[in-house]
Amino acid sequence: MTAQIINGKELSAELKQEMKVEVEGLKQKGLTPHLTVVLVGDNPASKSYVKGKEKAAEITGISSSLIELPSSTSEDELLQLINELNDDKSVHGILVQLPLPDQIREQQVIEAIHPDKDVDGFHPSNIGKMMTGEDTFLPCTPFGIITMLKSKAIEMEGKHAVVIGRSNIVGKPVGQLLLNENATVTYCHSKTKNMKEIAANADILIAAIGKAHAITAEYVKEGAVVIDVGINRQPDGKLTGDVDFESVKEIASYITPVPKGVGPMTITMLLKNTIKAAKGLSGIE
Ligand SMILES: NC(=O)C1=CN([C@@H]2O[C@H](COP(=O)(O)OP(=O)(O)OC[C@H]3O[C@@H](n4cnc5c(N)ncnc54)[C@H](OP(=O)(O)O)[C@@H]3O)[C@@H](O)[C@H]2O)C=CC1
Ligand SMILES: Nc1nc(=O)c2c([nH]1)NC[C@@H]1CN(c3ccc(C(=O)N[C@@H](CCC(=O)O)C(=O)O)cc3)C=[N+]21
Repeated sequence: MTAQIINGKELSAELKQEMKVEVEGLKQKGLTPHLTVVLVGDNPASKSYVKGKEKAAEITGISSSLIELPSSTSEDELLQLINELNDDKSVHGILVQLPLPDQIREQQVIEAIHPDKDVDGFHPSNIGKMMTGEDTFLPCTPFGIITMLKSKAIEMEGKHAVVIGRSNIVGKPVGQLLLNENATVTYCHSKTKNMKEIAANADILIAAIGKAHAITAEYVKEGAVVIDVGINRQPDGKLTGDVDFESVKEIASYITPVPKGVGPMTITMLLKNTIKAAKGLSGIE
């Protein structure tokens, strides 16, 4: 079998066109969704993602602003800024780019963002709502993955989904969303024993580890759906995923590439959440 590729870049382009129409409608009612991105320090990868977010916002007509702070910024200074953005009626979504410099505790910052402006879906109150299945901001990468699966009408109910990785921003929430879709979910992580056997039993395999080409064909069952979340910068400057695309595409039924896979969908879901925040805060539909 040669896998069908789920192209996240193309799907994102379609979704952005739909959002553009919705944003035009909101603008006519006097509402322009606004996203504020906060970038602390000068991590080159972060800078490149932030650029991607600004470009995508522009395409949909969402307005965005970037606040850049030096890497020496203290936690108090950042918390003060977040308080101001929480109170600023013209700001609907707040995103603080992670990772943050060592002197700033990430969890303090995440919890300072008002849950109604938390377009990343990282605030504990929104995570709690996701777990109980209430309407809330879903974390962008997991939300993007579920949207990709649904775009191909891939059945999740009753399927064995194996998630490799358990970070708060990707692994844990993607497993929760798959559970909400009635999949049977297994998590693997660095302490997991016989990961190969577990992975090779998956109908849907999600790789979110951060290790280039770690998931080879031996980890994949014939006909499985393989979602590659990894973004690894190679010495030659190219991006590659956690999945060994060339060998795995021969046995999977569906596979996502890197680049042009989950990455663009993450940004698109961020814009979707920004529109949701703007509507929620303004009461305009
Ligand atoms: N496409 C996108 O939009 C996004 C892509 N990413 C990319 O996804 C990848 C994962 O990101 P993130 O979740 O933030 O990363 P983290 O480093 O926070 O988490 C990695 C997870 O993988 C587990 N792990 C590491 N090595 C192994 C191994 N050899 N076998 C099994 N499990 C392992 C870790 O286990 P343990 O918990 O035991 O340490 C941990 O749970 C990265 O490449 C990142 O760049 C991230 C966000 C968005
Ligand atoms: N608060 C916060 N929210 C995040 O959502 C967040 C974050 N911090 N920190 C870092 C990770 C990573 N992340 C990506 C976004 C887009 C691409 C993306 O668009 N990738 C393109 C390639 C881009 C390129 O060429 O550099 C692709 O895969 O095709 C990748 C990764 C969001 N993250």
